[in-house]
Amino acid sequence: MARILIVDDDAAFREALLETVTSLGHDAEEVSRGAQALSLMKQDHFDAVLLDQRMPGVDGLGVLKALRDQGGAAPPIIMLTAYAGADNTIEAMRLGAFDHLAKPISRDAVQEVLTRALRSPQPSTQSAQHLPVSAGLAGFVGDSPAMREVHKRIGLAAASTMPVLVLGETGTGKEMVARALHRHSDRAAQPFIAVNCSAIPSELLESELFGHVRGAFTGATGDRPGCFRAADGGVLLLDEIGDMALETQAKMLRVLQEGEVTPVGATQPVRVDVRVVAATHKDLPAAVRAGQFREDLLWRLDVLSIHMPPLRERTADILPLARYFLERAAGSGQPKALSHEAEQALLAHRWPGNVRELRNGMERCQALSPHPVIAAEDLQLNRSGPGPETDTAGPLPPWLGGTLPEAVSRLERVMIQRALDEARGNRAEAARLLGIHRQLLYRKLAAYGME
Ligand SMILES: Nc1ncnc2c1ncn2[C@@H]1O[C@H](COP(=O)(O)OP(=O)(O)OP(=O)(O)O)[C@@H](O)[C@H]1O
Repeated sequence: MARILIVDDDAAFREALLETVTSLGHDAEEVSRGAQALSLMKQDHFDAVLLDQRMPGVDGLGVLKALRDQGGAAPPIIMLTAYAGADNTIEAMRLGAFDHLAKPISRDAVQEVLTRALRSPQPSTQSAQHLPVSAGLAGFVGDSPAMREVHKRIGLAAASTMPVLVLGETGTGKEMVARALHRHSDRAAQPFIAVNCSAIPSELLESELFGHVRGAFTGATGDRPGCFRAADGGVLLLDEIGDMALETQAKMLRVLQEGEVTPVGATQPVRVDVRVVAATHKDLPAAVRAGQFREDLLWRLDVLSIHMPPLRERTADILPLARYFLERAAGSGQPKALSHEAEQALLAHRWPGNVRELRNGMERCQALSPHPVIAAEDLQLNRSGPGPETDTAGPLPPWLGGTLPEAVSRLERVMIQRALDEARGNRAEAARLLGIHRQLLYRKLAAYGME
């Protein structure tokens, strides 16, 4: 028999929980306010706490923070909420909650979580004083069970300083995870830098990462700090790390071990304090077996891993994401609605390109579909690639209607907007992604009133 504290301002819910906990053979105490819980926990010992998140006065997160600030051992705290979102889940786990459950909660779920909590109590003595209140995570959409687990892992990772490895197919949201981790960590006020290791030729990657000194190689006309020093104090995302050359991997390993970088052409290393998040869609153990990835680097990186499930394995997220992307693409205008058939088609699709594919499809529909309600055929989900676009035998899809210049300008606007989003507003990068000169992009932005 364990002693359990129940904290909830909803009397009916509290009573029901009390009954469940008692029927499971435990001794339970109940209070309705966070402040009462804190003072009771000072006087009395509890083996676990079931804590509501939203309460008047000191809320659930407030209780967690106060316990951290007091220091000393705290019992495992299970947060309960009717409003489970990415933000509060990550924040609760970061502050040391044992688990975060969405209401309503079945008797089985209470039993299961208490069994786990009582088996492995997690007294945490870490002080939260250095942890700032994190910024909101607008845009992290989806609360399927699989994504709830991801939010919890992000929260756990945000509370530590170890490297994080984010695994998952292309377009599942690995970079979003890295950004969420940064925003919820105590490095939120410091830089977040992302490098795509597969997009940069390997001979340039070392200079990009570690910097170089003037004259290090032909064309090195000045010193360059490199991404590690640019991210000093903050977080560095090494995207597609599975594509990094073996030689660069050896240098990466040294940086992680020593906490210092040696710029190309320099003799003296420079100390850096960078939290590394590595991401890849590759099977790294298989790459190790094939001799393409260093085993010791994998060991260093794979301390805390977060697996992003493919979209087809979290169908509950598909429609909320689709509506979100339509709204975002509509800006201040009216977002298009999805017909029932379109919704069914979205749910049945395999999504090889995951969330990115869904985003691109919704942006295209919002911009190009001629109807206020999107029909299943507007989605063009049976297209596997650019091939069928060139099929001239059938009738033209509606968005190709009108004159050729009209259709071309619709397409240009969508592609330019997508490149700008991808480049986070950096026009030079957007021009590079589009494969056109920067000057030409500026002219098009002006012509389309997209400045
Ligand atoms: N849960 C989500 N909510 C809202 N937008 C999302 C979500 N997941 C992914 N996205 C969006 O989908 C696109 C792809 O996400 P992201 O770049 O993070 O994927 P990735 O796994 O890093 O892709 P790659 O492997 O190709 O680098 C981005 O525009 C991102 O904003």
